[in-house]
Amino acid sequence: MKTQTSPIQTKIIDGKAHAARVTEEIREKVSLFQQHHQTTPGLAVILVGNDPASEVYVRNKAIQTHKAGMRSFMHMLPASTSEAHLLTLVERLNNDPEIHGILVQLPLPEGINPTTIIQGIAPHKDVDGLHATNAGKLALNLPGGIIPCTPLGCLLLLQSEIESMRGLHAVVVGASNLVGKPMAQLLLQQGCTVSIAHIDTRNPAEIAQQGDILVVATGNKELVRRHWIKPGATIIDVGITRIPTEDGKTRLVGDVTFEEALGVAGRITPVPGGVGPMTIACLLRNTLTAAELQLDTKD
Ligand SMILES: Nc1nc(=O)c2c([nH]1)NC[C@@H]1CN(c3ccc(C(=O)N[C@@H](CCC(=O)O)C(=O)O)cc3)C=[N+]21
Ligand SMILES: [Mg+2]
Repeated sequence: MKTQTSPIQTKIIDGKAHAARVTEEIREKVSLFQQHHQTTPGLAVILVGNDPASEVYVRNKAIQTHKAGMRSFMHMLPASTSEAHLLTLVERLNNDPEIHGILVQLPLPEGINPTTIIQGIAPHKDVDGLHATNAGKLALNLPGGIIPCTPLGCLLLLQSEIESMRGLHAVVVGASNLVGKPMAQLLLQQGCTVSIAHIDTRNPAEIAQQGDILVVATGNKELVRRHWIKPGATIIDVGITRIPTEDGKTRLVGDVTFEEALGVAGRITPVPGGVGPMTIACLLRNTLTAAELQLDTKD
């Protein structure tokens, strides 16, 4: 007798709705923070160069920051900006009491070493969580650190979908400092068995296929195909690539071939409307966290 496997009804995780809930939560906390400390949290965003996609993100960040009741300070610098000049701006913002969070939009133009700039941000203002102090606190599970926005957003989405991650096999595809590595640390803290597949991994599909949780952050559009997916897996798709369509317009796709995941995955985040909005919501959350940390450093 032939076994009949009925296709799974894949749940599409509504990142926009989750992000709206987080933003509302932050807005209320910001209001309380203002009442108690007579201070409004302020976020400085620095964009070097004029990449149109980056300009859209940065503007979107400013709008969301205002929505949460916080102040937003934009610094748009020309692509010709020198590393020394950028570092001077970062240092000025480090010492500015109105600024609680600093985000330097990546990637930076050639000729500016991103490590020099990121490690120049005061750790308690580093809302991207990329400073060695914050990365170290995450790895050691120490309090008082800031967790990178995208992995934090992915964690919140997973926590809202999965009661307990203890003992689950989580596979992270991509090992960047911004997403893959901190994501793996967070999943480890949740009690997952964690595998990281990366550019040199020999058979990434075989590794990915073991994941009860599959987080994909490679920037490689539609890398993950149907056979990479364990039936019933929860997929978090961090990738976002704009591709041209036949009618001369563009559309966004993730690192997962979405149509192929339907019917196999248990749940999946869409692109757009999945991880992206949560990243911005968590940036707001980190800005409030940073403002709270700065109160502690004053006492
Ligand atoms: N220092 C730094 N920190 C970052 O966190 C950072 C960065 N640099 N450089 C660029 C990437 C990219 N990124 C996104 C944030 C939100 C959406 C987002 O809101 N996406 C919408 C779609 C937006 C659209 O329509 O283009 C969505 O997925 O629904 C996307 C991408 C943060 N990044
Ligand atoms: Mg981020």
